[in-house]
Amino acid sequence: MEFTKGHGTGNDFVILPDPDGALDLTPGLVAALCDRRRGVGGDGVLRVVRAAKHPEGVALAGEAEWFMDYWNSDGSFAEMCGNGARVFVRYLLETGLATPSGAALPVATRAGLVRARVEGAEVAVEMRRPRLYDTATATVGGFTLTGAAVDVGNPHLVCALPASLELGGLDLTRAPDVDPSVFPSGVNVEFTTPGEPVEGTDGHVLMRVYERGSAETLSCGTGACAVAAVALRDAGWETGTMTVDVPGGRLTVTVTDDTCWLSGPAVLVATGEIRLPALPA
Ligand SMILES: N[C@@H](CCC[C@H](N)C(=O)O)C(=O)O
Repeated sequence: MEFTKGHGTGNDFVILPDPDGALDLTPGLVAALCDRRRGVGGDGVLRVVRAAKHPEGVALAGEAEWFMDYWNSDGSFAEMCGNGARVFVRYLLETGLATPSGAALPVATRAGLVRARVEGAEVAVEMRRPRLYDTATATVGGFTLTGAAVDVGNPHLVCALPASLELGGLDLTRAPDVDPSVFPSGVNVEFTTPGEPVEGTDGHVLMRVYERGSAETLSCGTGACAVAAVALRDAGWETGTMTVDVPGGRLTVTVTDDTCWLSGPAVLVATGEIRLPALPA
């Protein structure tokens, strides 16, 4: 089985080309591929399948040729992955599965259609506008923090740290405790602290994330969108552009009246052959 490895600000993925949807991708196989010692290693898997050939993509087949079948490293799947979508588009273009054009490239996802533009080393994807819908708490390392529940296609809880807590000091080796009645399907939890002003954007936030299904990662694109939306709300603005620094690098998020653009580097680093029988059972 052929694979490519790619990442967006350190959020890394095993990319599996499967145009006709012939691959029997199971939670066990995804977890084995993502195993960092016995597999290829990754925060998740991106299966590249024609929208017409995937049951969850077929409804969008008239609008997008390709469906991003995203799975978390524990074998669960998610509605959306912002960095995944950016890396997916880089893969489509570098392999010739899609042709660069002046128009934005549509990609089908479980959360609907996203559109991408490539700007040199950066890939930007346009997703739905984040929706702030509730408040909830997360408990980490004995501290309970109140934050905003945000829907970016997938669920997020954004908690700003008080000045007494340092972002780098948080123990994210285990999942923060959250109220399962607010997040019945689990949640990605972002912790934030303000950054110094960055020229060209309206604000700057630093974040770390504990992802549903993948533990702490170096970056989360939908998480950055959720964080930007909360920062804009807190500043009293409806729209704007925020710089969001993650442990793996820098993302830029522009929230408009209807949508949200996520922009940052997306890189393919290797291509190879997987020896299926050698993967952990
Ligand atoms: N890292 C991703 C989000 C991946 C999905 C998430 N773990 C979930 O289960 O919702 C991103 O870049 O958005």
